[in-house]
Amino acid sequence: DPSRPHLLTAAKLSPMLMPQIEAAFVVLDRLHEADPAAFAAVAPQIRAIAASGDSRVPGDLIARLPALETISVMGVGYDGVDVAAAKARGVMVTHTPDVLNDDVADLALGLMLCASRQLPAADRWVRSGDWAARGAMPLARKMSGARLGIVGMGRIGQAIAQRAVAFGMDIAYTARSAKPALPWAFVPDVTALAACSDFLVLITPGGAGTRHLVNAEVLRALGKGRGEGILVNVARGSVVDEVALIEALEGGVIAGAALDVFADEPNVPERLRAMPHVVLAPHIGSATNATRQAMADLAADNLRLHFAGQAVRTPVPECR
Ligand SMILES: O=C(O)C(=O)[C@@H](O)[C@H](O)[C@H](O)CO
Repeated sequence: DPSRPHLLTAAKLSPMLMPQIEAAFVVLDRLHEADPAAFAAVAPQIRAIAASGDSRVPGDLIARLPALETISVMGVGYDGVDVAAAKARGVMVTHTPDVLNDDVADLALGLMLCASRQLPAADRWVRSGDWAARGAMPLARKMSGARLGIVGMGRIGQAIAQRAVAFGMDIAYTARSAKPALPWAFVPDVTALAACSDFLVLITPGGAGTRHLVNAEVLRALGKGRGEGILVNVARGSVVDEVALIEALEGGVIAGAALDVFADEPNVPERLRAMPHVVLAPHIGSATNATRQAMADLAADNLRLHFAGQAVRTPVPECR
């Protein structure tokens, strides 16, 4: 059907999104990787790209698509997309914010509880028979009433803070700028925030601007010289210097960590996997049926509206 635009997928996309785009587009599923020659032949006709939050859409790919009009990301993060190159070509980039705030914030609180109360280890303590054989588990750390430092105070950061209020936590945050309308203390830099926090939760965008924002110095501040502090990352692996984190954990500089994202997903360093007190999750921040369906519907909506000549629902901030 000549009226259906050609769309390239930049990654293996959700089964909740694929049928929606297959119904409206000629879908070229990762053709640029699968068959470069066939891709070169059809490239001049490609008008759209569909991507996930952690897939790559570099400038040189955009440059090879003269008819490209829009890039729809199924994810709130879009650090894999060269937005500057897209904008320079007048290509609209959209993402799927808001619909996943609750799930990512719920997971952040869950990871804080898992790390402080050692829930995965507790589960293992029972399953292994240690409870019967060795008695009670070592005591853990209290979370309620503790000091929470949030790095990134966007929609999800605020959802995390609202949940932490219910735990009676003392909340402070750092971000590119203070948000005077919020009732929580703004701390200008991440090292100072780490120094006054028991839990440091990362929820910033990825990309060059936040690369290795959490480094050995920040981890030392979080540890306070007493092996204190728990790091929680639900942002992007790139935000943390992962080697420095591993060394801080192995050296007892900080008390623990709970991680949903990593530097080279899905490859998680053996040294991290070898530490039983560290909580690990496979990038499941938004991984619920309800939320992924909402993300897929929004990503498909943005494409449909663009090709209907109407305003897209959720352009990335740079394309507003
Ligand atoms: O929204 C994001 O930025 C995410 O990281 C997750 O919600 C997605 O799971 C991931 O992008 C895969 O689509």
